[in-house]
Amino acid sequence: MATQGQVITCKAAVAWEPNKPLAIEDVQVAPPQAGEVRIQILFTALCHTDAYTWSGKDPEGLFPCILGHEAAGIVESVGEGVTEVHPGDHVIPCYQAECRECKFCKSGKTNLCGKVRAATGVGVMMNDRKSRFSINGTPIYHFMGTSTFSQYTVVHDVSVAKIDPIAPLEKVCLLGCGVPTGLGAVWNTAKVEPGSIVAIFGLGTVGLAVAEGAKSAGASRIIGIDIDSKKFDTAKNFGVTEFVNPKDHDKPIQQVIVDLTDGGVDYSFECIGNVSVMRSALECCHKGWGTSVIVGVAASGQEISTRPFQLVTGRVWKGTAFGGFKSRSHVPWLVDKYLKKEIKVDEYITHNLALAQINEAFHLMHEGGCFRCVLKMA
Ligand SMILES: NC(=O)c1ccc[n+]([C@@H]2O[C@H](COP(=O)([O-])OP(=O)(O)OC[C@H]3O[C@@H](n4cnc5c(N)ncnc54)[C@H](O)[C@@H]3O)[C@@H](O)[C@H]2O)c1
Ligand SMILES: N[C@@H](CCC(=O)N[C@@H](CSCO)C(=O)NCC(=O)O)C(=O)O
Ligand SMILES: [Zn+2]
Ligand SMILES: [Zn+2]
Repeated sequence: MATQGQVITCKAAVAWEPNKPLAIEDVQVAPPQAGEVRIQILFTALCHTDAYTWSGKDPEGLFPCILGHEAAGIVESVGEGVTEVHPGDHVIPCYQAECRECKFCKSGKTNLCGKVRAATGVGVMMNDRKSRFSINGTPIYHFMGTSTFSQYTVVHDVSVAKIDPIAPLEKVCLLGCGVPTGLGAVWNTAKVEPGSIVAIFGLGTVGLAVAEGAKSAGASRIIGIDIDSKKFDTAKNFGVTEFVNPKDHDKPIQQVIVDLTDGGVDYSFECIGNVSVMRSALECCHKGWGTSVIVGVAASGQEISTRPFQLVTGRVWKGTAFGGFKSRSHVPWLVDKYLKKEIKVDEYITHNLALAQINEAFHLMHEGGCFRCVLKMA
């Protein structure tokens, strides 16, 4: 292949500083080193975690960087020792790696992987602790080990899921983050049983995917809570059976939900990233067994609190990263489920734009009518 072993110059959206509009730049992308894979990104979606890091509130946010972590593309070239993917393979980059060898991967207790996390947390590749991105010699940090707001990116081989090439990349890019997170929060983390009463705080893409997961798990009631009532119409199509807008009530929202459910819900999910809502989500759970799962990402310096009595009396507080899915094993499985029409994906996509319109796409994200916006990279 003509580009193999060469530096590729391509377009990428660079975050030079927190909150400053992203700039479309010509970026040099170095060839993959041992254990690395260079991917041509064809489609990427925007997730609220990108906006969070861009805002400057992420303690791991480093600038300048290339954000983006929900994408799909084609392997352009691989470094020495890479055996599981080859040029031409269709892939989804995974911010949660799966090496199958580390203490985490072998524990059978978590989907977190320890192999490359220390490097991805500081925006570099593990081999030489350097970035593969630069602009005229100035290094640009990686983000979450994925950096998909670039036409080409370099990732660790343990962070690449090979998928069925018949899958439409402009759709399945969503299986890189938001949709698996919501489905997995229900199926893997909470393990919702048939007949359960479920409350979902925040009806964005992640909350809708929680609803879809809860419906398929046989939940009897799925209560959606959002301060934007416009979300309710869409949420019905994902399985939400009842809606509550906290703004319509004088009582604390946890009391409203407890009153609606004869003592509280079996499972609640916080899909916003607001620590005071996390408390409400825990406290609306039923005494003795109710479990609350934190999905939302809260800013640096934010802390959760509740009376320990809430836990003493049997409520359980949990969290989930990527819905507990092991990325390289489960992403291809999720793609197959999509191809068999067993899970929704297309329905979360409300907007399609080009890479050059990325700042507009971020504006849209903050409007109620936008769930996922997919950017075409080339
Ligand atoms: N844990 C993970 O692995 C993981 C993965 C993906 C996303 N996330 C996080 O999940 C969260 C949700 O992501 P998203 O893309 O669905 O975001 P989103 O912004 O589309 O959805 C959030 C929803 O919450 C609603 N909301 C805001 N404040 C509220 C309040 N006080 N009470 C009730 N509703 C309120 C908004 O109206 C919106 O509908 C973000 O924090 C994101 O960073 C976590
Ligand atoms: N750097 C952030 C971490 C934020 C966070 O928790 N990220 C989630 C994924 S959000 C995807 O949209 C996650 O998977 N966490 C586990 C991990 O990062 O290994 C912060 O410090 O706030
Ligand atoms: Zn995300
Ligand atoms: Zn591992």
